[in-house]
Amino acid sequence: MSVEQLDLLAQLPAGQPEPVADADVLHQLEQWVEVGWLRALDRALAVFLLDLAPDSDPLVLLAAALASHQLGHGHVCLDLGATMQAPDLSLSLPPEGQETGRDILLPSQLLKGVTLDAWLQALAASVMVDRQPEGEQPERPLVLHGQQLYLRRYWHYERQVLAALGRRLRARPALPSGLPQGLERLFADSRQQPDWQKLACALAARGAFSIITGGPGTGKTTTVVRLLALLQEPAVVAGKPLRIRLAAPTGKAAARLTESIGRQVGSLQVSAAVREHIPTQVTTLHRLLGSRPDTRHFRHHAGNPLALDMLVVDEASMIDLEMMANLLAALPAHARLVLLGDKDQLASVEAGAVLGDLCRDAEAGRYSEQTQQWLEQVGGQSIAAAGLLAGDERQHLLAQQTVMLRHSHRFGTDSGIGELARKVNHADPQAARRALGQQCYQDLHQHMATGLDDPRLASLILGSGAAEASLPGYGDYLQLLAQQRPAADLSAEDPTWEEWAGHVLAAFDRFQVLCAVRKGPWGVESLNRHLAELMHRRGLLPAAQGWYEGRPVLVTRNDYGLGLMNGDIGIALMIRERPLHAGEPERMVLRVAFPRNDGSGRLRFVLPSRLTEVETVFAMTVHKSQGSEFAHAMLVLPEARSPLLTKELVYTAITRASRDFTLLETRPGVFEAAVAQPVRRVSGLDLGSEVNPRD
Ligand SMILES: Nc1ncnc2c1ncn2[C@@H]1O[C@H](COP(=O)(O)OP(=O)(O)OP(=O)(O)O)[C@@H](O)[C@H]1O
Repeated sequence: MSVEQLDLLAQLPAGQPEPVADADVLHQLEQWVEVGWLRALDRALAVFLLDLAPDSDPLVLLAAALASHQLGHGHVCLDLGATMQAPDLSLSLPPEGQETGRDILLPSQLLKGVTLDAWLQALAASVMVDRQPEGEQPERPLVLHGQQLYLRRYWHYERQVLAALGRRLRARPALPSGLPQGLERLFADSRQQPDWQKLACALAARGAFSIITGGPGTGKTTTVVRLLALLQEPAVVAGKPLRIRLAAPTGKAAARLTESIGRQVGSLQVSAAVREHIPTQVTTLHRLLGSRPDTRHFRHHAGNPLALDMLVVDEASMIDLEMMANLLAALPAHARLVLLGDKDQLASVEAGAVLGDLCRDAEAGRYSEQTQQWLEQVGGQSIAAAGLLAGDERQHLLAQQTVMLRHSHRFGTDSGIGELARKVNHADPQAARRALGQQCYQDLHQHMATGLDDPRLASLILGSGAAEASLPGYGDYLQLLAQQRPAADLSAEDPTWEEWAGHVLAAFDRFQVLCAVRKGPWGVESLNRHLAELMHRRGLLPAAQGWYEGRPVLVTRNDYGLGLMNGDIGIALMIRERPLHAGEPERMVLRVAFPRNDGSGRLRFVLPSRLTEVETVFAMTVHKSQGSEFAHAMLVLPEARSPLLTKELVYTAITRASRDFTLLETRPGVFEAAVAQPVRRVSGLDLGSEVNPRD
């Protein structure tokens, strides 16, 4: 301990917590791990650094553990400035639903007496920390850039993404021949002015990278199908059809897009030869890149790029930084990459809110004069009167290849869901509340629950209450399960078994309870238990624990052996199965039915004991619901306000509903506080300064 540190300690009034520089940081981290505030691996990083450099300043060890902790919360790095300003809030400690322990120091208490300068100086002086951009010391595990501390791997991902996007944005692939005519033909029925769908196609056609963002029903799929036709038509005529692939981050999102693309391609006004070369199968990003079990590495990378000329990725808000870096690395330089997604949705649970970061200028437009002229020339549309902010190529390079679709074709002015989503997106709690209360919106419902035993809660869940008679609930799939069950003596070969299971899955998919948090009485864990017990008590389920018929489960980890992807939903059903050995009789067994998600409409039946990474899914977190859509979605807000309750979370929940949305509250004011709180993700993915060199 230095003389200065001893002095500092002496100045502290008795009873004050020790400042971090003098506390045993590892012991403190251990305590946080014990109470579940930190992951063991966060502390392990500090231990690792201490092994490498036994003289390490405690502030360096603490920063390393906290940078690792922040990664677990979706932040690519630790922002030391923000941490010093509001330590507990920016570190989300104590975690959601947990009380402050009496003997547990809060980060704010631990950091008392530490200044930002002292912390930065300790880091800058450490042999474990590479100071960027002053010098590159690649053997050091931590990277300090300004006030942001990174684990080296994430620093690299960010640099890779910035460099790859910069290259792609500067590349100008050859324009497809007859572009203005092609656009005119495909958008002959255009009624919008300007027609952002048409302009999105034009911009995507001219670049090696583009983003099409928009809220639900703004026509992202419609646009991309026309874009594929626009690019494929001249390629087919030239006898060199493009190799096009479609992908999405999760199996569920891929299945949804497969369905909607298939519908749209069917109604496209193109020749059979062109149609034949427009794909409708959507794969997951993991499958596309060729994930290998037990490693973070993919089969496709810079040394073994994907064999394609164009890649479209839907639901791009779910792409995390690591996946984005891997994807860009595996993409051949000549290929076009188009990202589709809703920038206002929650970001991936993993570190990095890539789409949100990339879309910072999407709302404002920021098109340069050259881009505006080009759009007018090629797309025949002026955007001068669209009320956007002016931009220039040097400062807003990415904006030149970004289009925000601004008109919802699904949610018109009479749609409460559309109106509520807009108000929430504008962070206007009062207007959102007014929309919820307006009688004219038949698709919006709200209820303040008195407790878990509230009878209205039960009727909403089951969908059988008088007021909610027409609202889908879980009663529907359970009723279908029981009433349409094939006769027990029907042969296992009979397709009726699979048809029945398919109907049960489809009926379950029409309703979903969405939770904002995992812990606490209104968190996903407690609510799942409660709902299973409720349905068991009512005789709708044979049990409420373990494996029972009717149990819906969510896959929480990819399992390539079983062909199941994180996010897949299955339901346990008693079905008749062929015998394993000849001569034995067929038997009734409990199997979990999952959609195959390969566009075939078929199911796979899995032995429950083989499913190790699943959880019951009567309630699901809003995070997990991304990429899914339900006729009726019900958002349950907890009693306590929390930094996790943000407008992005509420918006994402609302936009999961295609027909009806119900807000279930448990305490007044929590909804308003959530809508007023935007999400805060720390990253250095600032394309303004990095992709667009100013010199
Ligand atoms: N320009 C248009 N004119 C008329 N209808 C349109 C237009 N664009 C899209 N639609 C219709 O609006 C609906 C939603 O379109 P689409 O599925 O393409 O939107 P999306 O943004 O992909 O939606 P999602 O939120 O599901 O991702 C579809 O029924 C589609 O036919």
